[in-house]
Amino acid sequence: MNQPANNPISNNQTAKLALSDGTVFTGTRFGAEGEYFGEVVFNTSLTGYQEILTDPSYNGQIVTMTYPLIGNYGINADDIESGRLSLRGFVCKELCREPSNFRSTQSLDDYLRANNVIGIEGIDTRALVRRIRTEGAMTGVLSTVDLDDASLVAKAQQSPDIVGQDLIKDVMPESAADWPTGLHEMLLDQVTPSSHQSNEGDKDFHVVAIDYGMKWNIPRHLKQMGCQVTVVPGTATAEEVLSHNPDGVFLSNGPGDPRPLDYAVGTIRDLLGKKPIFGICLGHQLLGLALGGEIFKLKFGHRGANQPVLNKETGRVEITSQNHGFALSGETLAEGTEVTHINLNDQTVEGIRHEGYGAFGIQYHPEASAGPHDSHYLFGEFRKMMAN
Ligand SMILES: NC(=O)CC[C@H](N)C(=O)O
Repeated sequence: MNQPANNPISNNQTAKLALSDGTVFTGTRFGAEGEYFGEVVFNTSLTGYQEILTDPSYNGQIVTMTYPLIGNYGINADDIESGRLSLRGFVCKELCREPSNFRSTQSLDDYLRANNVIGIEGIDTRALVRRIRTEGAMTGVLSTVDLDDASLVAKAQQSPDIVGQDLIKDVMPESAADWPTGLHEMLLDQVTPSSHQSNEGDKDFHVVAIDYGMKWNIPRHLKQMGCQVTVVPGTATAEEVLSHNPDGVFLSNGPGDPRPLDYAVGTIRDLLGKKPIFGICLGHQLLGLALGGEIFKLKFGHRGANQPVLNKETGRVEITSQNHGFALSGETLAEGTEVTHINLNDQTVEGIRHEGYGAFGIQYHPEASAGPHDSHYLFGEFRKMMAN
């Protein structure tokens, strides 16, 4: 192999993934070397691996791609959803080592190595996904340094569970800042007048986005529809949020279990009824908790770009991009909260609204990136809410 002299790698090309149920997969290493534990999950998207790698919501997780060939269009400077890779490992059936795309500047192998993420290829990802679907998502260890099966399984069993951990503190910004840019020009033809063009005159709304590990395509969408966007850390209090005098408050996606995040729920509770609120994914779950709801863990989660969701109001089915392992129960929500969207695979709650407070939450990703654009209209709904 032709490696630069300042980035030596050992000759060890073997990597192992051990699950807490005792299953061990042996494959070929790519990317970095080392050892990490995480919750092992799978994503069914055919493309979008770069957006997945940079989605901060994967903090604490080892992500398996079900599509069998990954890396074929390389890595580019535009398709990133945050400034770093927060996931704990990346698993695929076959890594493409010769990417071909006019935008590609780097191979996936080099990108993972540069960002200290271990990749494993050449394992039976169908068997792994069947295991996760049957047993549920579980903790695993991915290693290139310890190749002893019994030792790895013991480590997987001793590693902490994702439930009950605060994982947003690792990925949120430290201070407030203005968001600078709209959507990438390649995405502009996807933007429809109803979702992004203001019909409320020339008013520029000011949105404060509470960032729990926000995917960048969300503030890009808000900016694209003419909003000024101020991003504040996920620890912000209601007082700090209101000090910016916003027209609306956005609650971002983010990693892990929403239940330990009392401080975030408290802030949202203090904001209810004071400003229009729109939450996506973790933001939706936190809004649900603030409205008296309960969170439960899904057996293996929804991760992919092909999840069917029914909009109960219009009867329209949207194909959506998703990444979540927890969900809001529809049973215990405060009076006045209605369930607006339902997942058609398992009937779980995908959207809620409290008309009186002017607040709504969506469990999936209307910003797509990567994924279908069926749900862009939700940004327009937020704008309408701010106009009223
Ligand atoms: N993408 C997200 O915001 C994920 C929400 C939450 N961490 C979950 O897994 O359910």
